[in-house]
Amino acid sequence: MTTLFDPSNAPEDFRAGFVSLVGRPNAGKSTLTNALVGEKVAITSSKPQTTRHTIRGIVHREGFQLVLVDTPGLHRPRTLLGQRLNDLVTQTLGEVDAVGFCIPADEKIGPGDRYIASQLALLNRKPVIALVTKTDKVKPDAIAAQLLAVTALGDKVLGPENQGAGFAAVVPVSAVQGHQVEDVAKVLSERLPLSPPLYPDGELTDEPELTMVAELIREAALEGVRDELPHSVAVVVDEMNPREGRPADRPLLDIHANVFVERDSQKAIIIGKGGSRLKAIGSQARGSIEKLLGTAVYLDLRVKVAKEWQRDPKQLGRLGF
Ligand SMILES: Nc1nc2c(ncn2[C@@H]2O[C@H](COP(=O)(O)OP(=O)(O)OP(=O)(O)O)[C@@H](O)[C@H]2O)c(=O)[nH]1
Repeated sequence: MTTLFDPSNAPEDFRAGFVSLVGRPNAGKSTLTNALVGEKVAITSSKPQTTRHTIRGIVHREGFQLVLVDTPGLHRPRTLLGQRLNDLVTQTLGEVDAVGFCIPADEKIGPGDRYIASQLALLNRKPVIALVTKTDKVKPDAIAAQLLAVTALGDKVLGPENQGAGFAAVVPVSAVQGHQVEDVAKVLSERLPLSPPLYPDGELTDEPELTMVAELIREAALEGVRDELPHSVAVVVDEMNPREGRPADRPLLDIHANVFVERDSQKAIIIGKGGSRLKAIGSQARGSIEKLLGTAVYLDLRVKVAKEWQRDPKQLGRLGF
């Protein structure tokens, strides 16, 4: 059995919160996210404060938990739509605890970087940590020069003129070589509030999500037939895995679940004429799961008869009752 998530066990000095990595296209945000999160792909739960953001990954460490939230690219707006999008971005950024601003070590600071910095300056002194990425691509003296240039950018754009104090820190990192990745995590974590973890740790994440996903499918299956099938429907999620080979910004979650009923007649009700009802259940459940998890979902539903499962304690246990 997995242990249930119990945030009250966390030490008093534990820190947890939300961080967004920003930077112009190609700055290394995704690569750094993956390096920070490791193999684990985050599956998010229905925390009310996060439902508006897509969670890219959760960084679990001994004394802190960083929840990396997605922000659509910050671009220099050329159109009104661009401006609206940017307003959305600044709104999202307004809600995170800290921002990691990625600037590549191997490219000169450009108008794109300056524009993003100017947007960050509007965030009311939110801590912004500059991350000088891809340090493996240049020689040490070039890294040093870029650190100075980035610091100067922070002092100028986020400095006293804008009631700020520059970047909260400037950290060089190579996500590809895994160099200083932990320093990035640590420096970001220092800007998070004292808080117990917001999500269960790694392997343990599945339990609450599986239960919630099963419940959403059960809800959809009972829609309209609640009176006919009062307590005869149970749902078990067999598998829930991110599909491999998907682009990082378009993840897809494969979910395989079984809908158990007691009798063949009930199975027929669930499936409906020519499978029409099962199709409707699937699409309704998929919609609510996608909303809950903030990611696209492929849902595979099977209907099975588990004869008299309500009376069989072994079956009941297997079905999670
Ligand atoms: N050598 C090296 N290359 C890196 C590093 N980090 C990222 N890259 C490369 O830089 C390119 C862009 O990296 P991404 O992580 O996709 O950048 P991004 O900021 O997420 O890009 P967008 O999705 O366009 O905003 C890719 O080809 C990466 O392989 C690094 O630490 N070292």
